Amino acid sequence: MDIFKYLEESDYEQVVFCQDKNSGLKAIIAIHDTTLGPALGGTRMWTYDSEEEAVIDALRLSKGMTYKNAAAGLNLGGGKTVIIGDPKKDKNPEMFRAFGRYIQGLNGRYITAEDVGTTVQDMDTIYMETDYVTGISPEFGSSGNPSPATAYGVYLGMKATAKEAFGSDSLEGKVVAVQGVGNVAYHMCKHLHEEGAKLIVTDINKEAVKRAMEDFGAHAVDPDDIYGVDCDIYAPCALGATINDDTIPQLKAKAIAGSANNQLAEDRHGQKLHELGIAYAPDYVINSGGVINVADELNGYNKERAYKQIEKIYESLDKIFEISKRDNIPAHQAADRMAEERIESVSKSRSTFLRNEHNIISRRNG
Ligand SMILES: NC(=O)C1=CN([C@@H]2O[C@H](COP(=O)(O)OP(=O)(O)OC[C@H]3O[C@@H](n4cnc5c(N)ncnc54)[C@H](O)[C@@H]3O)[C@@H](O)[C@H]2O)C=CC1
Ligand SMILES: CC(C)CC(=O)C(=O)O
Repeated sequence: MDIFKYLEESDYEQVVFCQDKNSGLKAIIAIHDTTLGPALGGTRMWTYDSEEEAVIDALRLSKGMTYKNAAAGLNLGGGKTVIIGDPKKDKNPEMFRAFGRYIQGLNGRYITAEDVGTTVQDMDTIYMETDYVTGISPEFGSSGNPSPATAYGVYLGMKATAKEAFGSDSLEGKVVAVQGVGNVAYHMCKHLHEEGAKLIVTDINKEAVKRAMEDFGAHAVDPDDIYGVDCDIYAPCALGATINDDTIPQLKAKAIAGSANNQLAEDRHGQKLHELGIAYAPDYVINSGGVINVADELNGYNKERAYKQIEKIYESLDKIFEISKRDNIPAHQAADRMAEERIESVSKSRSTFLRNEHNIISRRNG
């Protein structure tokens, strides 16, 4: 992999490789951009096929966080970590303590939280070593697991997307095909079920499927069959890149709204959805509820305040669909434009010299 060429293309700030032989920690912290503030983004633990695949995932996810945090109106930059390993077999407390020390070493440039494969308990372990961690237990005055907040945002965003696709934001009677019924999608399905939507679900984890069938009367299909099922809305809630050359021709849905990060395999797939008239809720906008919730901890967590901000996801998507129609551009491009304008306006503001203990004037005066 030509790493510096890759970093240069999207102007990444920093990549940190973290290794601890004792605990087996192999992690990559990627910081994409800190124009708006410290980089906040979760830690994913996953069994990657190669180290290169892990590095690329960390980089792509951290860039997504830059756009997510900017579009959500947060004064935070974008970063993300991946830990290489099987979260079911390879975890130990020493691993998360060692990782916490690496985060502390970044002195606040990166703040972490949960993602796929990590839990509140893991964040509590990191908290033993550093304050730069969110999504820790409510006992510490914190917001806990971000998944219900993410799910609430995805549910509201799905309503806004339904309004765009069907002319009404009611989900009653709508058939929603859900790919991956893990932490976020379980809570999302609860909202959908309560509103009277019909659920078709799939997951590689049979227990997760069983729970959705029992709790929400969901109908189950095999993982490869989810794209082609007869449905109104496709909700990708597992991993990324599921909107691609193979899957788009199979889709019967008129709307796509789900929690997964990096849903489009490539930007041109967003263009294709636009041409086909499929309403697509840009992933980093619709799934920003979790980061909004954990970011609120930085001001002393207040659930009511955080959830009010999550509710703005509906309006943001309204605005994105409006720009998309007005300028005849795909929704993901309209979202990118919104995020980039915010970052650019801050980066262009005057950078006045401020004295601090490290700079030349301070050293000179002792
Ligand atoms: N947890 C959160 O608050 C947030 C999560 N996200 C994103 O949402 C997605 C889901 O996150 P979580 O629910 O936290 O993760 P999770 O690990 O609890 O759920 C993912 C589910 O997808 C299933 N899965 C994996 N590959 C699959 C495949 N090929 N076909 C069908 N099912 C498959 C897994 O078995 C698991 O049940 C991820 O992309 C994550 O990055 C985004 C924002 C916040
Ligand atoms: C899980 C969130 C709290 C942060 C994050 O990493 C994300 O939104 O993808």
